[in-house]
Amino acid sequence: MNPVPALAATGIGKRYGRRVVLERAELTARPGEVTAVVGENGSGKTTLLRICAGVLRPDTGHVTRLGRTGYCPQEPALLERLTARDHLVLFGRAAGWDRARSLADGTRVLRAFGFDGQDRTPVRHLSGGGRQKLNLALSLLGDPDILLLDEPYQGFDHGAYVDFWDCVAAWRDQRKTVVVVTHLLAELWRADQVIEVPACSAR
Ligand SMILES: Nc1ncnc2c1ncn2[C@@H]1O[C@H](COP(=O)(O)OP(=O)(O)OP(=O)(O)O)[C@@H](O)[C@H]1O
Repeated sequence: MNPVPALAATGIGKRYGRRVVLERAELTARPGEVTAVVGENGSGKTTLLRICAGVLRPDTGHVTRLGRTGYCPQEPALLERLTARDHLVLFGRAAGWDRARSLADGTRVLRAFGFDGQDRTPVRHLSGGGRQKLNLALSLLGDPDILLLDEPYQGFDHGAYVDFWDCVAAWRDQRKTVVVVTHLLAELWRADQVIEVPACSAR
């Protein structure tokens, strides 16, 4: 086991108003490791992942990340009038890549999931699965070391779903740190560790 975690979230607490969602939550993940985050609806998995990604500030605790981070949110954050290619260029630029590399690598990922994404269709007219494939491809731009994926396969057809888990295995082989929020308990054998976020009522 690699002794140095790429991601360490310790003592994480978060409340929305008077509602406590996370209390002393912990998540430590290492390179070459797949972590599954499970728990009931509303238990705080997305909240924990957003805190790990640095897009939400915890009330208590802290997060350290060693390496570039790719975050695939549960709800795709897309600009509805732009095309898939526009998104690849825009998000690629934010990840430090030029246009050519963003289009080449992003298109390769989209095609790996059976989505071409090359026409001029604005994303508001894409299918749910197409939007989600783009959402996942965007999180991979910049070749991140840490992948934080929040139910990234929602709306995927069966082939793309199988391809997704094959990708997870490949990312592990590439020594990436992969964290997947999932409700699919049948896939937990693919994970090196499973972290359960307890529901509020259990606290
Ligand atoms: N911005 C917010 N303001 C107020 N409450 C919120 C906010 N975001 C999330 N919540 C609440 O916090 C709780 C945890 O939400 P979260 O999305 O983290 O759960 P989850 O475990 O990911 O759920 P699911 O399995 O349904 O995706 C829920 O009760 C949700 O309604």
